[in-house]
Amino acid sequence: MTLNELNTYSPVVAVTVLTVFAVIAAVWLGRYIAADRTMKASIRQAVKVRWGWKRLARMQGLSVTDKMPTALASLTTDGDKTPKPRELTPALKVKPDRFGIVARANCLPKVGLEQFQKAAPHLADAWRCVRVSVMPDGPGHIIIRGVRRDPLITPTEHVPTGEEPEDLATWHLGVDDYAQSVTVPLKDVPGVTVAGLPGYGKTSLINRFICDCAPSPNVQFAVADGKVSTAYEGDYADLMHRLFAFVGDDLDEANALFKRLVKLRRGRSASIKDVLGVKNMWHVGPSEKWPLTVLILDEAHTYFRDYKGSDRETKRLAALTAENARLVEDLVKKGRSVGILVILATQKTTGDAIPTFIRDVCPVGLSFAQKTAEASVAALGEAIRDWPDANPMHLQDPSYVGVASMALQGRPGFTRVRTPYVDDAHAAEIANTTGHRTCDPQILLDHYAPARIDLHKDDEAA
Ligand SMILES: Nc1ncnc2c1ncn2[C@@H]1O[C@H](COP(=O)(O)OP(=O)(O)OP(=O)(O)O)[C@@H](O)[C@H]1O
Repeated sequence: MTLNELNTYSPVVAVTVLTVFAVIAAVWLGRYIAADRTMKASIRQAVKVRWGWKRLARMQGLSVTDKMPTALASLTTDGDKTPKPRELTPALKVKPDRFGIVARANCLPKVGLEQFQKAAPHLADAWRCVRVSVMPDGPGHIIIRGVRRDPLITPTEHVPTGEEPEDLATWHLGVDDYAQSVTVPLKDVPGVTVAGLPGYGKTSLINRFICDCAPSPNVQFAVADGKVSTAYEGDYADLMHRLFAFVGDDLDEANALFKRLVKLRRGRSASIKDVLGVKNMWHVGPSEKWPLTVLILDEAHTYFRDYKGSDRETKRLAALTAENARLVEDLVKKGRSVGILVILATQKTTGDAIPTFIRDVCPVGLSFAQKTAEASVAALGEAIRDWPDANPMHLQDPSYVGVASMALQGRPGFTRVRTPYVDDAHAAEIANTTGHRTCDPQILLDHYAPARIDLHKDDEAA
């Protein structure tokens, strides 16, 4: 191609390049105009981060000098001069989201995860973020999360979709301090404890779980709410249509419910192999004929209270609460493989509120705000003392209503989670529209495996 021919094509190339840039700019502008205020701020932040990156990276020591000239530099440099060394900075791709930005970078020799993590507080200052985290993103790559707004003190609301959840084995709790989604795998989990001072979001957390699962016929709920006396008062009144059983603070009624569920547990244990062909329900997952059965004990301490006194009625109540503890222990210790999950919510998880032989076998524990260090330890274990930042004692502020601390599988230490609020009206609507999914799991068991369980015989006989 001659120089003249090249000259003829250059306007076409220039127009094409300009058009491509104009289209990209128009798409970005369109996105910016369509975005709400929060998102607009994040888009502006992402642009600033990207534009200032080279300079900032050099100032933070996140660059390397490459003294070895490239082949092109060697060829184009005059013979008596040496090519200039190149200053390399990691390539950065930035995406905005509601809380700030997510940036992906590649590592360079001597600029890796460790160097980025060291620079994180300075990046946070330069990017006007409240927090910046750096995590590996596959070999040779890292992911940087910068949050402009603190996700923990930003209340969120969850509107249940009313659609069947794809996966019943995963409980979506909320977001962590970097606005990353936090989930708990429920597969093979027999018990969950939820602790926290009154009014900090225990019930709302459980509400969300019920509302999200309710559209599926593969899960059934029973509730014992120690805060109320009748089914039509209190936090679960709106959900009544979707519960196959409900009891209030009456100890006899609660005792009868726990016995009923232990009977179910034993019936399931005896027939699981015949009905499902496996010994562990989680190997095939919950189904309509063998639904995950969730027992929720709100204000759980009501049912385990230690009654002290020598009169007849007090002695009777003391015997009843002791039996309640044994029955719930049975469900937590032996219910996992047959698809029974127990969720215990209470203000304190000290031994006087939930017997330690029940609490200590629940592998998942969350705690909303706590008043004392002892209460935090009772809720989350001794290890919380080593992670003072995540101690739920520091969540005693109205801005932390709905924030819980918990240990998560695969993450060191403790994670603080902002759980969303579920409006009572939405919960009521879900319960009304999914009420037809409610079915007593005992009826299903009797149908698929006629029961031969005698509660007076011990387990081995079952
Ligand atoms: N996740 C949340 N985000 C924002 N506000 C919340 C959240 N959860 C609860 N709240 C607010 O706190 C109030 C009390 O919440 P909730 O009933 O869940 O607390 P609780 O810990 O169960 O209290 P109690 O022990 O008295 O039952 C709610 O009415 C709501 O106004």
